[in-house]
Amino acid sequence: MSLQPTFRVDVTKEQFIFSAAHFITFATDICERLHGHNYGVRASVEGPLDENRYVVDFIALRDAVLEETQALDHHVVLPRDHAEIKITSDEKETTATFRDRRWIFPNEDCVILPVINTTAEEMARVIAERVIERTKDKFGNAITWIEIAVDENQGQWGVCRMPWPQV
Ligand SMILES: Nc1nc2c(c(=O)[nH]1)N=C([C@H](O)[C@H](O)COP(=O)(O)OP(=O)(O)OP(=O)(O)O)CN2
Repeated sequence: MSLQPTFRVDVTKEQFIFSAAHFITFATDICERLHGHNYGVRASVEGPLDENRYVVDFIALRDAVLEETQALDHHVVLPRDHAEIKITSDEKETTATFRDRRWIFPNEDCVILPVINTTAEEMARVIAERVIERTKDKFGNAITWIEIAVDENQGQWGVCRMPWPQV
């Protein structure tokens, strides 16, 4: 049996670092105080080599990730799908509540993500889905998977690896 090599590109750039505020719940009853992180991101894509002998162009992957990290930079990141953190917005402000606690932010300071909890893992999933949307036409069907890793605190990574959609 001949062993075939596999190929992957990894892109992690200082430019990907984004500063965002969030709070999560854990152990059912504990809701963190609002706090911030300088999040880091690494993006990896695996697949065969193309005619350039690339898996994908680093630059195209970098630019797609950067669109997503810049959209989060200097925002409060809130969960859309949490059972107890309720998010409502009017024309000016976004209000988050958890039981008897309440946080009010200007709308333009908030990004509401389709997640249950704004953990590094969930943020990695959302970035992965959005990078796929941005690049799937360009990268084509040969890619096998994408992995996005989000670093919350200099070495605490949440990682989401997902199969590349075949269309
Ligand atoms: N698997 C995961 N575990 C934890 C996550 C996560 O996203 N995925 N997130 C948290 C909290 O957000 C927590 O705030 C992590 O922040 P950190 O600053 O690292 O926590 P500390 O309070 O210990 O930080 P100091 O370095 O002491 O300031 C927890 N777990």
